[in-house]
Amino acid sequence: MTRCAVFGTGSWGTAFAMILADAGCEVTLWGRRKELVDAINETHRNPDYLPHADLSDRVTATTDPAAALAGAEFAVLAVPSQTLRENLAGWAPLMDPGTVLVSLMKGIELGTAKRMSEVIQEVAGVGPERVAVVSGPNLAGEIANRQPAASVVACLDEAVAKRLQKACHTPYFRPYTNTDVVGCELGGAVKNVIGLAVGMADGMGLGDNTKATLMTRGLAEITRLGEALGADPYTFAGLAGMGDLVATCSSPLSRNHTFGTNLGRGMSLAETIAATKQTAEGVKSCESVLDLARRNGVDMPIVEAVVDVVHNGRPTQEALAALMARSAKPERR
Ligand SMILES: NC(=O)c1ccc[n+]([C@@H]2O[C@H](COP(=O)([O-])OP(=O)(O)OC[C@H]3O[C@@H](n4cnc5c(N)ncnc54)[C@H](O)[C@@H]3O)[C@@H](O)[C@H]2O)c1
Ligand SMILES: O=P(O)(O)OC[C@H](O)CO
Repeated sequence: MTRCAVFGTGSWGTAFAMILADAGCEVTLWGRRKELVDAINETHRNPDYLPHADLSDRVTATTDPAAALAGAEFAVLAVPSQTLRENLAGWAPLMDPGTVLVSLMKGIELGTAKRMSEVIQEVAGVGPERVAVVSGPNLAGEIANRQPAASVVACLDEAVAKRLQKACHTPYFRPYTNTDVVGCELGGAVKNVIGLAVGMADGMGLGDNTKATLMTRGLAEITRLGEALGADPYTFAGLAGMGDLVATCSSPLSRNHTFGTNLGRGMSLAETIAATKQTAEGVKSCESVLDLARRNGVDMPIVEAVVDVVHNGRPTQEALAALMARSAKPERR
Protein backbone atom coordinates (compact mmCIF):
# COMPACT_ATOMS: atom_id res chain seq x y z
CA MET A 1 0.00 0.00 0.00
CA THR A 2 1.32 3.49 -0.86
CA ARG A 3 2.23 5.49 2.25
CA CYS A 4 1.88 9.28 2.23
CA ALA A 5 2.72 12.00 4.72
CA VAL A 6 0.66 15.19 4.52
CA PHE A 7 2.09 18.25 6.29
CA GLY A 8 -0.63 20.68 7.35
CA THR A 9 -3.98 19.89 8.94
CA GLY A 10 -5.66 22.92 7.37
CA SER A 11 -8.49 22.70 4.88
CA TRP A 12 -6.56 21.55 1.80
CA GLY A 13 -4.11 19.30 3.66
CA THR A 14 -7.07 17.53 5.27
CA ALA A 15 -9.11 17.30 2.05
CA PHE A 16 -6.12 15.99 0.09
CA ALA A 17 -5.41 13.42 2.83
CA MET A 18 -9.03 12.31 2.39
CA ILE A 19 -8.51 11.96 -1.38
CA LEU A 20 -5.30 9.94 -0.99
CA ALA A 21 -6.94 7.61 1.53
CA ASP A 22 -10.04 7.20 -0.66
CA ALA A 23 -7.66 6.27 -3.50
CA GLY A 24 -6.28 3.49 -1.30
CA CYS A 25 -3.20 5.11 0.29
CA GLU A 26 -2.29 4.98 3.95
CA VAL A 27 -1.95 8.60 5.08
CA THR A 28 -0.39 10.27 8.10
CA LEU A 29 -1.28 13.91 8.60
CA TRP A 30 1.22 16.06 10.45
CA GLY A 31 -0.18 18.94 12.52
CA ARG A 32 1.26 21.41 14.99
CA ARG A 33 -1.45 21.21 17.63
CA LYS A 34 -1.88 18.06 19.74
CA GLU A 35 -5.57 18.81 20.47
CA LEU A 36 -6.40 18.86 16.76
CA VAL A 37 -4.29 15.78 16.01
CA ASP A 38 -6.05 13.91 18.85
CA ALA A 39 -9.46 15.03 17.57
CA ILE A 40 -8.65 13.76 14.06
CA ASN A 41 -7.53 10.38 15.43
CA GLU A 42 -10.55 10.04 17.71
CA THR A 43 -13.35 11.32 15.46
CA HIS A 44 -11.96 10.88 11.89
CA ARG A 45 -12.91 14.51 11.30
CA ASN A 46 -11.08 17.82 11.44
CA PRO A 47 -13.35 19.96 13.62
CA ASP A 48 -11.35 23.19 13.13
CA TYR A 49 -10.88 23.34 9.36
CA LEU A 50 -13.14 20.86 7.58
CA PRO A 51 -15.77 19.58 10.01
CA HIS A 52 -18.04 18.04 7.36
CA ALA A 53 -15.34 15.79 5.79
CA ASP A 54 -15.55 12.13 6.82
CA LEU A 55 -12.02 10.78 6.85
CA SER A 56 -11.36 7.11 6.22
CA ASP A 57 -9.63 5.17 8.98
CA ARG A 58 -6.62 5.00 6.64
CA VAL A 59 -5.97 8.62 7.76
CA THR A 60 -4.19 9.09 11.08
CA ALA A 61 -2.57 12.21 12.52
CA THR A 62 0.58 12.99 14.49
CA THR A 63 2.62 15.94 15.74
CA ASP A 64 5.84 14.00 15.03
CA PRO A 65 7.23 14.71 11.54
CA ALA A 66 9.51 11.64 11.62
CA ALA A 67 6.54 9.38 12.37
CA ALA A 68 4.57 10.98 9.53
CA LEU A 69 7.46 10.41 7.11
CA ALA A 70 8.27 6.80 8.04
CA GLY A 71 8.13 4.80 4.79
CA ALA A 72 6.40 7.63 2.91
CA GLU A 73 6.55 7.49 -0.88
CA PHE A 74 5.06 11.00 -1.07
CA ALA A 75 5.55 13.92 1.35
CA VAL A 76 2.73 16.35 0.62
CA LEU A 77 3.25 19.95 1.73
CA ALA A 78 0.17 22.03 2.61
CA VAL A 79 1.28 24.81 4.93
CA PRO A 80 1.05 28.55 4.10
CA SER A 81 3.60 29.35 1.40
CA GLN A 82 5.48 31.93 3.45
CA THR A 83 6.16 29.33 6.17
CA LEU A 84 7.41 26.58 3.85
CA ARG A 85 11.14 27.39 3.92
CA GLU A 86 11.40 27.35 7.71
CA ASN A 87 9.21 24.28 8.15
CA LEU A 88 10.82 22.22 5.42
CA ALA A 89 14.30 22.87 6.84
CA GLY A 90 13.20 20.80 9.83
CA TRP A 91 11.43 18.06 7.85
CA ALA A 92 13.80 17.49 4.91
CA PRO A 93 16.57 15.75 6.90
CA LEU A 94 13.98 13.19 8.06
CA MET A 95 13.02 12.12 4.53
CA ASP A 96 14.13 8.97 2.72
CA PRO A 97 16.21 9.64 -0.42
CA GLY A 98 13.40 8.35 -2.66
CA THR A 99 10.53 10.34 -1.16
CA VAL A 100 8.78 12.60 -3.68
CA LEU A 101 7.91 16.05 -2.35
CA VAL A 102 4.50 17.30 -3.46
CA SER A 103 3.46 20.94 -3.23
CA LEU A 104 -0.21 21.80 -2.78
CA MET A 105 0.67 25.43 -2.13
CA LYS A 106 -0.37 28.37 -4.29
CA GLY A 107 2.00 31.16 -3.38
CA ILE A 108 5.27 32.87 -4.32
CA GLU A 109 7.89 33.45 -1.64
CA LEU A 110 8.27 37.04 -0.47
CA GLY A 111 11.79 38.44 -0.82
CA THR A 112 13.07 35.77 -3.23
CA ALA A 113 10.08 35.70 -5.66
CA LYS A 114 10.57 31.92 -5.84
CA ARG A 115 7.92 29.35 -6.68
CA MET A 116 7.24 26.70 -4.05
CA SER A 117 8.93 23.95 -6.09
CA GLU A 118 12.05 26.11 -6.27
CA VAL A 119 12.01 26.59 -2.48
CA ILE A 120 11.56 22.82 -2.04
CA GLN A 121 14.49 21.97 -4.33
CA GLU A 122 16.69 24.49 -2.58
CA VAL A 123 15.83 23.57 1.02
CA ALA A 124 15.57 19.79 0.56
CA GLY A 125 18.55 19.65 -1.82
CA VAL A 126 16.63 17.55 -4.37
CA GLY A 127 16.38 17.67 -8.15
CA PRO A 128 13.21 18.62 -10.07
CA GLU A 129 12.41 14.94 -10.76
CA ARG A 130 11.61 14.53 -7.06
CA VAL A 131 9.25 17.51 -6.81
CA ALA A 132 5.61 17.49 -7.95
CA VAL A 133 2.83 20.05 -7.82
CA VAL A 134 -0.94 19.58 -7.59
CA SER A 135 -2.97 22.55 -8.82
CA GLY A 136 -6.46 23.08 -10.20
CA PRO A 137 -10.00 24.20 -9.35
CA ASN A 138 -10.09 22.46 -5.99
CA LEU A 139 -12.04 24.33 -3.34
CA ALA A 140 -11.50 22.18 -0.26
CA GLY A 141 -15.04 22.76 1.04
CA GLU A 142 -16.53 21.12 -2.08
CA ILE A 143 -13.98 18.29 -2.18
CA ALA A 144 -14.84 17.57 1.47
CA ASN A 145 -18.33 16.61 0.23
CA ARG A 146 -16.72 14.39 -2.41
CA GLN A 147 -18.16 16.52 -5.23
CA PRO A 148 -16.58 15.80 -8.64
CA ALA A 149 -13.48 17.84 -9.46
CA ALA A 150 -10.37 17.56 -11.59
CA SER A 151 -6.84 18.79 -11.10
CA VAL A 152 -3.34 18.75 -12.58
CA VAL A 153 -0.48 16.70 -11.17
CA ALA A 154 2.74 18.16 -12.57
CA CYS A 155 6.30 16.90 -12.43
CA LEU A 156 9.21 17.26 -14.81
CA ASP A 157 9.51 13.46 -14.62
CA GLU A 158 6.31 12.17 -16.21
CA ALA A 159 6.69 8.75 -14.57
CA VAL A 160 6.59 10.41 -11.14
CA ALA A 161 3.53 12.45 -12.17
CA LYS A 162 1.82 9.21 -13.23
CA ARG A 163 2.61 7.55 -9.88
CA LEU A 164 1.12 10.49 -8.03
CA GLN A 165 -1.86 10.57 -10.39
CA LYS A 166 -2.60 6.95 -9.47
CA ALA A 167 -2.16 7.68 -5.77
CA CYS A 168 -4.82 10.42 -5.78
CA HIS A 169 -7.33 9.21 -8.38
CA THR A 170 -10.78 8.60 -6.91
CA PRO A 171 -14.32 8.46 -8.34
CA TYR A 172 -14.75 12.15 -7.42
CA PHE A 173 -11.18 13.46 -8.00
CA ARG A 174 -9.72 13.21 -11.50
CA PRO A 175 -6.05 14.21 -11.79
CA TYR A 176 -4.43 14.88 -15.18
CA THR A 177 -0.66 14.77 -15.61
CA ASN A 178 1.48 17.58 -17.00
CA THR A 179 5.22 18.22 -17.11
CA ASP A 180 4.83 22.03 -17.03
CA VAL A 181 5.53 22.63 -13.34
CA VAL A 182 6.25 26.34 -13.87
CA GLY A 183 2.92 26.96 -15.61
CA CYS A 184 0.88 25.00 -13.07
CA GLU A 185 2.46 26.82 -10.13
CA LEU A 186 2.08 30.27 -11.68
CA GLY A 187 -1.55 29.54 -12.59
CA GLY A 188 -2.31 28.66 -8.96
CA ALA A 189 -0.43 31.55 -7.36
CA VAL A 190 -1.52 34.36 -9.66
CA LYS A 191 -5.21 33.36 -9.84
CA ASN A 192 -5.36 34.16 -6.12
CA VAL A 193 -4.39 37.76 -6.88
CA ILE A 194 -6.94 38.00 -9.69
CA GLY A 195 -9.48 36.46 -7.29
CA LEU A 196 -8.82 39.36 -4.92
CA ALA A 197 -9.44 41.86 -7.75
CA VAL A 198 -12.70 40.16 -8.82
CA GLY A 199 -13.81 40.01 -5.19
CA MET A 200 -13.22 43.75 -4.88
CA ALA A 201 -15.37 44.37 -7.97
CA ASP A 202 -18.12 42.13 -6.54
CA GLY A 203 -17.94 43.98 -3.23
CA MET A 204 -18.27 47.29 -5.06
CA GLY A 205 -21.53 46.03 -6.56
CA LEU A 206 -20.18 45.73 -10.11
CA GLY A 207 -21.58 43.15 -12.50
CA ASP A 208 -20.54 40.30 -14.74
CA ASN A 209 -18.96 42.40 -17.50
CA THR A 210 -16.44 43.79 -15.03
CA LYS A 211 -15.86 40.35 -13.58
CA ALA A 212 -15.31 38.76 -17.02
CA THR A 213 -12.98 41.59 -17.99
CA LEU A 214 -10.83 41.17 -14.87
CA MET A 215 -10.72 37.39 -15.27
CA THR A 216 -9.81 37.52 -18.96
CA ARG A 217 -7.26 40.28 -18.67
CA GLY A 218 -6.00 38.55 -15.51
CA LEU A 219 -5.45 35.39 -17.56
CA ALA A 220 -3.56 37.51 -20.11
CA GLU A 221 -1.27 38.71 -17.27
CA ILE A 222 -0.76 35.15 -16.00
CA THR A 223 0.08 33.94 -19.50
CA ARG A 224 2.51 36.81 -20.14
CA LEU A 225 4.37 36.06 -16.92
CA GLY A 226 4.33 32.35 -17.64
CA GLU A 227 5.72 32.74 -21.14
CA ALA A 228 8.51 34.97 -19.81
CA LEU A 229 9.41 32.22 -17.33
CA GLY A 230 9.35 29.39 -19.87
CA ALA A 231 5.90 27.94 -19.14
CA ASP A 232 3.76 26.37 -21.86
CA PRO A 233 1.02 28.95 -22.67
CA TYR A 234 -1.49 26.09 -23.21
CA THR A 235 -1.23 25.23 -19.50
CA PHE A 236 -3.12 28.45 -18.78
CA ALA A 237 -6.07 27.29 -20.89
CA GLY A 238 -6.27 24.18 -18.71
CA LEU A 239 -7.38 23.25 -15.20
CA ALA A 240 -4.41 24.87 -13.45
CA GLY A 241 -4.98 28.10 -15.41
CA MET A 242 -8.44 29.05 -16.54
CA GLY A 243 -10.08 26.27 -14.50
CA ASP A 244 -8.74 27.50 -11.19
CA LEU A 245 -9.29 31.14 -12.14
CA VAL A 246 -12.99 30.45 -12.81
CA ALA A 247 -13.48 28.54 -9.54
CA THR A 248 -11.72 31.13 -7.41
CA CYS A 249 -13.30 34.17 -9.03
CA SER A 250 -16.82 32.68 -8.89
CA SER A 251 -16.97 31.07 -5.49
CA PRO A 252 -17.88 32.48 -2.10
CA LEU A 253 -15.85 29.54 -0.71
CA SER A 254 -12.64 31.12 -2.02
CA ARG A 255 -10.80 32.90 0.77
CA ASN A 256 -9.06 35.21 -1.72
CA HIS A 257 -12.32 36.14 -3.42
CA THR A 258 -14.00 36.74 -0.05
CA PHE A 259 -11.06 38.85 1.16
CA GLY A 260 -11.39 41.06 -1.94
CA THR A 261 -15.18 41.28 -1.54
CA ASN A 262 -14.80 42.54 2.02
CA LEU A 263 -12.35 45.23 0.90
CA GLY A 264 -14.65 46.18 -2.00
CA ARG A 265 -17.55 46.58 0.43
CA GLY A 266 -15.49 49.13 2.32
CA MET A 267 -14.07 47.10 5.19
CA SER A 268 -10.63 48.30 6.27
CA LEU A 269 -7.61 46.08 5.70
CA ALA A 270 -7.32 45.44 9.45
CA GLU A 271 -11.01 44.46 9.66
CA THR A 272 -10.68 42.21 6.62
CA ILE A 273 -7.60 40.46 8.01
CA ALA A 274 -9.40 39.95 11.34
CA ALA A 275 -12.39 38.42 9.52
CA THR A 276 -10.18 35.97 7.56
CA LYS A 277 -9.67 32.78 9.53
CA GLN A 278 -7.80 30.77 6.90
CA THR A 279 -4.93 31.35 4.49
CA ALA A 280 -5.66 33.80 1.65
CA GLU A 281 -2.33 33.40 -0.16
CA GLY A 282 -2.88 36.28 -2.61
CA VAL A 283 -2.73 38.86 0.17
CA LYS A 284 1.00 38.28 0.62
CA SER A 285 1.78 36.79 -2.78
CA CYS A 286 0.46 39.79 -4.72
CA GLU A 287 3.68 41.54 -3.68
CA SER A 288 5.94 38.62 -4.61
CA VAL A 289 4.12 38.11 -7.93
CA LEU A 290 4.66 41.78 -8.76
CA ASP A 291 8.29 41.42 -7.72
CA LEU A 292 8.66 38.39 -10.03
CA ALA A 293 6.98 40.29 -12.88
CA ARG A 294 9.28 43.29 -12.47
CA ARG A 295 12.39 41.10 -12.30
CA ASN A 296 11.32 39.68 -15.69
CA GLY A 297 10.11 42.91 -17.29
CA VAL A 298 6.47 41.76 -17.45
CA ASP A 299 3.60 44.25 -17.22
CA MET A 300 0.90 43.10 -14.74
CA PRO A 301 -1.41 46.06 -14.17
CA ILE A 302 -4.18 44.16 -12.34
CA VAL A 303 -1.66 42.62 -9.95
CA GLU A 304 -0.20 46.10 -9.43
CA ALA A 305 -3.66 47.52 -8.67
CA VAL A 306 -4.27 44.77 -6.09
CA VAL A 307 -0.94 45.54 -4.38
CA ASP A 308 -1.91 49.22 -4.32
CA VAL A 309 -5.21 48.48 -2.60
CA VAL A 310 -4.04 45.77 -0.22
CA HIS A 311 -0.63 47.14 0.76
CA ASN A 312 -0.64 50.85 -0.09
CA GLY A 313 -4.17 51.69 1.09
CA ARG A 314 -5.40 52.92 -2.32
CA PRO A 315 -9.22 53.04 -2.47
CA THR A 316 -10.68 50.30 -4.70
CA GLN A 317 -12.64 52.84 -6.81
CA GLU A 318 -9.45 54.76 -7.55
CA ALA A 319 -7.47 51.61 -8.43
CA LEU A 320 -10.18 50.48 -10.84
CA ALA A 321 -10.43 53.91 -12.45
CA ALA A 322 -6.65 53.90 -12.98
CA LEU A 323 -6.85 50.49 -14.70
CA MET A 324 -9.58 51.78 -17.04
CA ALA A 325 -7.56 54.93 -17.80
CA ARG A 326 -4.52 53.05 -19.12
CA SER A 327 -3.57 53.81 -22.70
CA ALA A 328 -5.47 51.96 -25.43
CA LYS A 329 -3.62 48.96 -26.90
CA PRO A 330 -4.10 45.83 -29.01
CA GLU A 331 -5.57 42.83 -27.22
CA ARG A 332 -2.49 40.72 -28.06
CA ARG A 333 1.03 42.03 -28.08
N1 LIG B 1 -8.31 25.43 0.88
C1 LIG B 1 -8.36 25.20 -0.42
O1 LIG B 1 -9.46 25.09 -1.00
C2 LIG B 1 -7.09 25.07 -1.21
C3 LIG B 1 -7.15 24.42 -2.45
C4 LIG B 1 -5.99 24.30 -3.22
C5 LIG B 1 -4.80 24.83 -2.75
N2 LIG B 1 -4.77 25.45 -1.53
C6 LIG B 1 -3.46 25.93 -1.07
O2 LIG B 1 -3.01 25.06 -0.03
C7 LIG B 1 -2.15 25.78 0.86
C8 LIG B 1 -2.63 25.54 2.29
O3 LIG B 1 -3.90 26.17 2.38
P1 LIG B 1 -5.08 25.68 3.31
O4 LIG B 1 -6.32 26.01 2.59
O5 LIG B 1 -4.92 24.30 3.79
O6 LIG B 1 -4.88 26.73 4.49
P2 LIG B 1 -5.52 26.72 5.91
O7 LIG B 1 -5.46 28.12 6.40
O8 LIG B 1 -6.83 26.03 5.87
O9 LIG B 1 -4.53 25.80 6.76
C9 LIG B 1 -3.19 26.12 6.93
C10 LIG B 1 -2.54 25.10 7.85
O10 LIG B 1 -1.19 25.47 8.07
C11 LIG B 1 -0.96 25.59 9.46
N3 LIG B 1 0.03 26.63 9.69
C12 LIG B 1 -0.16 27.98 9.73
N4 LIG B 1 1.01 28.60 9.98
C13 LIG B 1 1.93 27.60 10.11
C14 LIG B 1 3.32 27.61 10.38
N5 LIG B 1 4.00 28.74 10.59
N6 LIG B 1 3.95 26.41 10.44
C15 LIG B 1 3.28 25.26 10.24
N7 LIG B 1 1.98 25.20 9.98
C16 LIG B 1 1.32 26.36 9.91
C17 LIG B 1 -2.31 25.90 10.07
O11 LIG B 1 -2.31 25.55 11.44
C18 LIG B 1 -3.21 25.02 9.22
O12 LIG B 1 -3.16 23.70 9.68
C19 LIG B 1 -2.22 27.25 0.42
O13 LIG B 1 -1.08 27.53 -0.33
C20 LIG B 1 -3.47 27.32 -0.46
O14 LIG B 1 -3.37 28.31 -1.45
C21 LIG B 1 -5.87 25.57 -0.76
O1 LIG C 1 -9.83 29.62 -1.00
P1 LIG C 1 -8.77 30.06 -1.98
O2 LIG C 1 -9.01 31.42 -2.52
O3 LIG C 1 -7.40 29.86 -1.40
O4 LIG C 1 -8.88 29.08 -3.24
C1 LIG C 1 -8.82 27.70 -3.00
C2 LIG C 1 -8.31 26.95 -4.20
O5 LIG C 1 -7.04 27.41 -4.58
C3 LIG C 1 -9.26 26.93 -5.36
O6 LIG C 1 -8.77 26.05 -6.33
